[in-house]
Amino acid sequence: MSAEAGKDQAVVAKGLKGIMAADSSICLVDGQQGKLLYRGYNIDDLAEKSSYEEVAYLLMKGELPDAVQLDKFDDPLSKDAKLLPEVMAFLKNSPLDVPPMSLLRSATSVAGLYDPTAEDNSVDGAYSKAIRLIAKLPTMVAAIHRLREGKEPIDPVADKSVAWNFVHMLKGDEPTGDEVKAADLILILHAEHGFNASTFSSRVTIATLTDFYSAITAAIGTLKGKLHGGANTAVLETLMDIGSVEAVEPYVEKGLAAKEKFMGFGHAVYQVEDPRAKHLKALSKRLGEEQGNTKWYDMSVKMEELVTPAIKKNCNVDFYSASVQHYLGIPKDLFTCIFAMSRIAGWSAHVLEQLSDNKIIRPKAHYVGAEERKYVSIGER
Ligand SMILES: CC(=O)SCCNC(=O)CCNC(=O)[C@H](O)C(C)(C)COP(=O)(O)OP(=O)(O)OC[C@H]1O[C@@H](n2cnc3c(N)ncnc32)[C@H](O)[C@@H]1OP(=O)(O)O
Ligand SMILES: O=C([O-])CC(=O)C(=O)O
Repeated sequence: MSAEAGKDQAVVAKGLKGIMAADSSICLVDGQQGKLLYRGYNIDDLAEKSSYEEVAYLLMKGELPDAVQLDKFDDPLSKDAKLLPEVMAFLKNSPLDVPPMSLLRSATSVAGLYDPTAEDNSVDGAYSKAIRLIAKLPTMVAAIHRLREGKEPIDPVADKSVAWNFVHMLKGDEPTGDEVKAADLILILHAEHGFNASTFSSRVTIATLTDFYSAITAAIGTLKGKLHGGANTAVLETLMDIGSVEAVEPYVEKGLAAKEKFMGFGHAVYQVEDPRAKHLKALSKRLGEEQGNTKWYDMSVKMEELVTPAIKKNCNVDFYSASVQHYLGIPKDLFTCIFAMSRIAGWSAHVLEQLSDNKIIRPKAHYVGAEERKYVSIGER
């Protein structure tokens, strides 16, 4: 028997939980202290003081940019944001009653078909493609939204920020300063998180030396699941099912009795509060108060008060991002696409890091199947 098939005394780390799979200098997720650093910078400082463009630069290049460097970096982010006609035509000809994440995944893959440099796997080649996709994903997400609403997609405007352009392309109106600030905060908070499932997926994919678009397509497909990025949509579905603050307690009691999973709670790494959650909680409160409708925030707070002590799990980034995005008028099944158009910065940084010191990623299965047995031909079975 081969080593893989052998019944050796293996210790299996189910889900690879706790296993360190590679060195990485992009992000520290400290699960005990509830601390998150992008390239050494605390998420609290970045959330308060930086912009998504600065964060994307930091993740990809390792240092915060100065004003000149940022200007140079920003330029293609608005100029490359327009979709190729072929990609727009693909979206216009696609069924629109499918999950928007499936459309985003497929449109990303189609973009690769029309990129003549798609197969250039040098670190520089991957960097250029990363910039193009960071620029284009928000345009794809906004186009998906508008097409589903029966409206014509809107082109990005040069020299505007990713957040400004996204809100503009989504809604069609001149965005307010508060809308842009809220969108920018969401983008900063979701941009990177170590070896989470989708990032790991992108690294496994690129490590075979396939193309950049394959790695990002794999990552988008992985983020879509409701145990990962898809949880934000599932949280709003839960809140809508519950319907009122008064109905939260009986809903939670029923869920606890049935041992159901509460979406937006628990985390593979954090044993304490997810450091991103408080920023989204504060934004949810502010948006609710500004709109004179704190129902979604109040329901979320009530749920957190009841669920966390009962299951001993804190809420994660997806929990308050649901009410925030709902207050911003974003339909619930678009939430995960917005996560993806932010996380593309983190995925890109990881793809570049993987390519710069590559090793194929190939863990071993602990074989628990049948012993070797004799083949019996079909007529004798
Ligand atoms: C951006 C992100 O991806 S953040 C995570 C988003 N996902 C969610 O919010 C979905 C709900 N949460 C979960 O499913 C999990 O907590 C995960 C997937 C995030 C982490 O999973 P794990 O690393 O296996 O967590 P952990 O080891 O703490 O789980 C152990 C047990 O705690 C319980 N548990 C964990 N989370 C929850 C929850 N949200 N509700 C109820 N029970 C839970 C379960 O019994 C779980 O065992 P099981 O997975 O076999 O059912
Ligand atoms: O790290 C994880 O497992 C999930 C997560 O919070 C993220 O990807 O932002």
